[in-house]
Amino acid sequence: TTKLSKEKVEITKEQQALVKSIVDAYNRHQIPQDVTKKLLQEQYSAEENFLLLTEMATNQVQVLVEFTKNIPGFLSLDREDQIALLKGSAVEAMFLRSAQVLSKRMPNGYKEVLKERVRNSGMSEEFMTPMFNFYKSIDELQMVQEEQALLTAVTILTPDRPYVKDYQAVERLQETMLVVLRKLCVLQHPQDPQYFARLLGRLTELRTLNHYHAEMLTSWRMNDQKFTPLLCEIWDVQ
Ligand SMILES: C[C@]12CC[C@H]3[C@@H](CC=C4C=C(C(=O)O)CC[C@@]43C)[C@@H]1CC[C@@H]2C(=O)c1ccc(O)cc1
Repeated sequence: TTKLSKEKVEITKEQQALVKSIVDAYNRHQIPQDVTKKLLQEQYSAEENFLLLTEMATNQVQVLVEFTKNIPGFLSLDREDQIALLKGSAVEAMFLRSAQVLSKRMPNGYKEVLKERVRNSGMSEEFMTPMFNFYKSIDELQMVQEEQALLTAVTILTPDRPYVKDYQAVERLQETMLVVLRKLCVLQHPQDPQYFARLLGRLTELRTLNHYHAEMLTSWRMNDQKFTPLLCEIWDVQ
C-alpha cells in the first residue's frame, strides 16, 4: 500500500487556466430546455422514449464537438486525427455524460424520468444491466465538475483510436490532462489516495460499453427504429 505521503501538490497557473477553460466549456453545453421539457411532459411509450433519447443523443453529439473544440491544443492536431478522435470517443463520451448526469443530485425528478424512459426504450436487457452498473460505479465516485470535465477530455484524447496518425501528439495532450487530473484528485480527495486510480478504472469499464453499444444499435434496427443522420455518421451506422 502507498504510504499516506502528504506530498506537496500544487497546481500551476497554466494548469489552473487549462482546468478553467475545460470546465467552462463543459458547463456551457447543456441539453436545450425544450428537449428537457419534452422529457418531462411527453407520454410514455417505447417508441416515444426512443425518439426522445435519439433527439438527446443527437444533441449530445453536437455538444461533444463544441466541447472538444475547446480542449486546449485539440484544434492544432492534424484535422483527420481530430475526426478520428471524435468518432472513436463519441460513444464513450456519451455514456460518460449520461452517467455523470444520472448520478448528479437533481431536484425536479428529471433523473427519475430520464431513467424510466431509458428503461422503457426498447433497449435489450443484457445491455441495460452493464449500463446501469456503470452509472452506479460513477455515482459512487461523486466526482466534482472539474473531474467530470477533465475525465471527458481524457476520454476524447485517447491516442489508440482507429485511424489516428500522429499518436504521439495525442498522447502528449492526454498526458497534460492526466497530470492535472491527478493533482486535482489528490487535492480533492486527500483521504483517498486511490481515488485517481479508481477514476481511470472507470475508463476501462467505459470501453466495454462500446462493445455493447454496437449490439444495442443492431437490436434497435431489427425493430426498424430510425437514427438521425448525425448519429449514423458518428457511429458508422449504414
Ligand atoms: C445514451 C442514451 C442517449 C443519450 C442520453 C443517455 C441518457 C442521458 C443523457 C443525458 C444527456 C444530458 O443531460 O446532457 C444527454 C443525452 C444522454 C447522454 C441515453 C442512455 C441510453 C441512450 C442510448 O444509448 C441511445 C442511443 C441511440 C438512440 O437513438 C437512442 C438512445
